[in-house]
Amino acid sequence: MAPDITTTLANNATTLVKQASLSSCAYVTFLAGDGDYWKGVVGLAKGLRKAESKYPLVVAILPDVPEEHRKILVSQGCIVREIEPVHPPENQTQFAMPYYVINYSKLRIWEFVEYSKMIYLDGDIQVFDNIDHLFDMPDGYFYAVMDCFCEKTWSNSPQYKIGYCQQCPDKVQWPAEMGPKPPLYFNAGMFVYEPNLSTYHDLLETVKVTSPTLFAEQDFLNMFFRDVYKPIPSDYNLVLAMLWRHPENINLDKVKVVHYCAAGSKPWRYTGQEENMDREDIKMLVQKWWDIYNDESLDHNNTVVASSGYELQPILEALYEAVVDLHFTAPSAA
Ligand SMILES: O=c1ccn([C@@H]2O[C@H](COP(=O)(O)OP(=O)(O)O)[C@@H](O)[C@H]2O)c(=O)[nH]1
Ligand SMILES: OC[C@H]1O[C@H](O[C@@H]2[C@@H](O)[C@H](O)[C@@H](O)[C@H](O)[C@@H]2O)[C@H](O)[C@@H](O)[C@H]1O
Ligand SMILES: [Mn+2]
Repeated sequence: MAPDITTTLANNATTLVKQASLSSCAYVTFLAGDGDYWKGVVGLAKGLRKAESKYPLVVAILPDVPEEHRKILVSQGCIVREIEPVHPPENQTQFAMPYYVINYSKLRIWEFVEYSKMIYLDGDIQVFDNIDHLFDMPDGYFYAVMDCFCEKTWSNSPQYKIGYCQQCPDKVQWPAEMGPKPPLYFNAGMFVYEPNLSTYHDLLETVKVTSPTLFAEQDFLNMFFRDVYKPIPSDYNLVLAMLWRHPENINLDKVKVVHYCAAGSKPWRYTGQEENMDREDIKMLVQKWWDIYNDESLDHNNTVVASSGYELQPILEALYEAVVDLHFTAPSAA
């Protein structure tokens, strides 16, 4: 028999108070449009639950995300936060992918200062092992995994044109006549950062005067955090192309986080037709994603809303906000 509403409210309130007390940390992802990326976010929410993460998943959504998708995310225990888009300055740049222009809106997550540290994860990422320990890394740095320049998406870049990749810097040396070797460059699908209003302000002001380039906000973030960027192992963001471009750098048994960013690899759209998509390791990783997505035992436990008819979520959100306010405004104990 489903627990009565008071018990459920008490249980959920306890969870929320725990989350609020832990709430200085959270995971955050980004959702835009009325397409099918919401499936990626649901998969991510369930994957974090399966990995027994202690922290909530915040979803920064653009206004164009339909109510139906928002409800699904809330039913999966996500904390949904609507953000305004961030547009780059008018430009003639051809982004590597036209839709990259919406990715500048990711910058709004620096405004989430009720959290002292967050881990950003793209919606096309899955967390297969607990990575909560990344929140314990020293403050003051920007942690992310180094990207690879070998895919066709990089074909308009100087690195690609000369066959240079930071994943194998000795294979093709960076020619002196092309100036200094580029600084280490991270993939912006996953990073550990500290929300901060003055950083947020600087980011938005700098975007206004920075001409967009091939990889949109990823290039911008690499430029902005160049002096505090600290690489972390590929185990924390396996950019799939590494499997065929730099297999010597990857040990799949150690990989904790998989980033389905190669063309044709989004699990919820997977057909196996695109280049490299018929590889056994790709099929295995796509299946692993579906196993979590389809696992009903990983669904969030507030399904009681449907059966009881109570609008539990608004009560819990109000309670959560109250506890967070308390946590941040109560005079510290003498
Ligand atoms: O139509 C879209 C396109 C992108 N995204 C979000 O923006 C992120 C970055 O885009 P994507 O992962 O497709 O870029 P990639 O890593 O494949 O270059 C996605 O993971 C989603 O979180 C979205 O919500 N809707
Ligand atoms: O807006 C620019 C995007 O740039 C990055 O994606 C790229 C990058 O990973 C390349 O190395 C791959 O070749 C390519 O397929 C992939 O799309 C980020 O993952 C994404 O979150 C977002 O910042
Ligand atoms: Mn991605």
